[in-house]
Amino acid sequence: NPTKPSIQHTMSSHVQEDELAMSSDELLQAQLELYHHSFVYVKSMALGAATDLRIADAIHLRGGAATLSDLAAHTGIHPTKFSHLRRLMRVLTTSGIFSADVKARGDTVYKLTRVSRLLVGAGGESSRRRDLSPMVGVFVNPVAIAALFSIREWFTDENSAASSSLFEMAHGCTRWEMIAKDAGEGRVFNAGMAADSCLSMEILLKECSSVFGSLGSSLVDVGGAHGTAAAVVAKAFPHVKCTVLDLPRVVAGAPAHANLTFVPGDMFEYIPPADTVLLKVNIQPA
Ligand SMILES: C[S@@+](CC[C@H](N)C(=O)[O-])C[C@H]1O[C@@H](n2cnc3c(N)ncnc32)[C@H](O)[C@@H]1O
Repeated sequence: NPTKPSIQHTMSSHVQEDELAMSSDELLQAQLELYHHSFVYVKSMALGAATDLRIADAIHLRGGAATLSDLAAHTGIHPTKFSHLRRLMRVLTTSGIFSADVKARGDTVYKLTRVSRLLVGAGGESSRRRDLSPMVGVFVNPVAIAALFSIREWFTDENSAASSSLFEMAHGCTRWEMIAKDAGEGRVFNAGMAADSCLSMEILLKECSSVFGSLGSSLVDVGGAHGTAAAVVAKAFPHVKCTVLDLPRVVAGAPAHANLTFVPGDMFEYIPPADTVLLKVNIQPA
């Protein structure tokens, strides 16, 4: 009888309802958590905005402590947005990117944390070498984020080639092809990679010096972009002949380095021979 539910169907409905049962407290807590997860991108967007507005520089240039008025003056925000700057700083302080001290008169003073120390580009050479702001620009990037909206299609679409990446599915080209077409994207990406290499190589040389003792007399940095990592090796170990292999259009835009040889090419076709091969962050984005 099609109008009468089968015993099996009735039982499975009961089982499912039991599984979904929650008290009012649990429902409210679950709702809160769900909304929290849905809005988590606000933290990353706030970080992107703080990086673009150079808020870490504003704090650093004021001796490590700045009021909201200081930040407003430094960033040049429109006066009507003052209270919104306070809200932005609230997101950033609850995320641990900045810290906030409330003074006796009720003024809030913002300070750097270990995270935002890596967003300082103003001041001396040492802070500039650790400035990862350009890398935030690579991560919190409309092109990279837009690709993530295609996750469901990427998993389910029959027309999506098995080998194509999420990025290709979303944009119809690889990230490298997009960078080749769009000079602005290329600048953002290469600046990010250079910033990452400055910081990482400083730590590698300091903490893993034994690895560099056995480099031999030559090194090739495969996918070495503009040669930032290889330049650090060449400076620290002048006897090592350093070569950088990257795609022709990347090599064409690389600044001249006296101690580096650039080879344009495709790593899947040819890698210049060397005693040591360096592969740093050779990931396929998204
Ligand atoms: C994620 S970046 C890493 C850059 C650098 N190793 C670093 O850590 O800063 C990857 C690099 O690989 C290069 N690349 C991608 N495909 C390549 C290929 N087939 N042959 C050579 N280089 C390639 C890109 O142009 C880019 O510079």
